[in-house]
Amino acid sequence: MTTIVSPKESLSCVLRFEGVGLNLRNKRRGCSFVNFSPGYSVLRSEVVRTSEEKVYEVVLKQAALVGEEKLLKRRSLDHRTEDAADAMTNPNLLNEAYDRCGESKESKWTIFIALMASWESYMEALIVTVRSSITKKRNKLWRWLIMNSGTLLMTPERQRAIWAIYVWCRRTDELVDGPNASHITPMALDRWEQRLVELFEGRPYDLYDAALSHTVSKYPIDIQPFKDMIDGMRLDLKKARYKNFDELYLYCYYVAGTVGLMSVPVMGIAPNSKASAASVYNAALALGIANQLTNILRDVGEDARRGRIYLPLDELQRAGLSEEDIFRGQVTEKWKIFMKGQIKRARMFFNEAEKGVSNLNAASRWPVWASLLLYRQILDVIEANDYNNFTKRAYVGKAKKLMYLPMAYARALTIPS
Ligand SMILES: CC(C)=CCC/C(C)=C/CC/C(C)=C/CC/C(C)=C/[C@@H]1[C@@H](COP(=O)(O)OP(=O)(O)O)[C@]1(C)CC/C=C(\C)CC/C=C(\C)CCC=C(C)C
Repeated sequence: MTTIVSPKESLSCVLRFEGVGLNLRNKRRGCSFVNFSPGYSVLRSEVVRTSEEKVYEVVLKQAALVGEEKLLKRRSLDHRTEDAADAMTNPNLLNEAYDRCGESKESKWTIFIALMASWESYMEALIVTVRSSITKKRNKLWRWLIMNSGTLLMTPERQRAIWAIYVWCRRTDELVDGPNASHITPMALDRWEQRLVELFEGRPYDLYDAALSHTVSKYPIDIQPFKDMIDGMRLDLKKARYKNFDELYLYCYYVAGTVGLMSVPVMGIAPNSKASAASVYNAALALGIANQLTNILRDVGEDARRGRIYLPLDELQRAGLSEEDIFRGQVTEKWKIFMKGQIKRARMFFNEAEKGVSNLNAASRWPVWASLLLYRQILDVIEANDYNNFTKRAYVGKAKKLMYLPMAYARALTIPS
């Protein structure tokens, strides 16, 4: 076993169990650490910086912005579309910009938004959900949950800020995963990044950008996680294999951990929380990573059919599996053992995330708990499907999802530790 010491504030350290291929994040207790040097790890006397450490620097930078309200005020006379420029000065247009972000939700979920508006209508929602789950095929309830009931209790300002972030993330993701993905070049991503820089400087390109431009001027949100998400899309254009978990971790940070870092400044940290901002951001990062790892495990078959494998190749190899095994898609004993290890790791990230939720502002906890509990369920379903994630999509039924809402609500009442 090799021990790597990371400079985390929590004094956590990463244990790499080479035989199992798992990275376990434990408290210092129990770690026989080799050396300690801020920002670096020492692995067999050779200095290496793990992805986790690089990402943690971003976490610390974001956490340091909490309470700093001076990021704002990036204005310029230059503009791209008249509407977008006007939105920066005209409150009506700005409202329209935010409304447009809100409208981008999938219409099939709107019924739930209305029904979930109060506890009294909960049972009604349940009945409609059960009924519709019988008649409709695959759904994206979780997205609805995050984006609708998810923001139900937040102040309208925070809700719309989350919407603006969501829409930017979705548009970014669609560049490489949407209908025009085959036409996307690295240059297009460069232009998208340039547009991002400009919206952070108060020069939005369109109304969606105007909403985000306003959001980033109101909350202590840094541009780095947004740039990093675009880097994740760049990676997706050129990379279809991940040598080890370190590479995969970085990818997960880019495409999902960043979402956590973007959201916390809007959700806010509870005023009575004793936790450091860094630990809350770290939990947010962990939730993004956990969600993405879960997403990957759910979509193994689907990704393989696109020629992609988002699994650590070295761990596959140690489990006696090859790329061909993934493309063949047969659930063997080796596959089950491999999957058990992957699921265990994803759950560890969920556990890490749990530590931070009760330190968020009270109004933001319910949606976050809900998304955590629901997304984590997918892992249970993969197990229930006897690890067949090649041809069976792990799917959490709507009724079950709705039943988790009160549980999430109860957890949201927990006071910050
Ligand atoms: C209330 C709440 C949870 C708010 C977050 C809302 C938000 C801004 C979401 C953006 C999601 C998005 C569109 C990301 C783009 C990249 C992407 C697609 C990532 C994958 C999501 C899965 O989406 P889906 O199931 O639709 O997948 P397919 O497109 O079908 O493949 C991801 C797996 C990432 C999702 C990651 C998060 C939502 C981060 C959650 C973390 C927080 C909100 C921080 C919480 C704070 C603490 C302290 C724990």
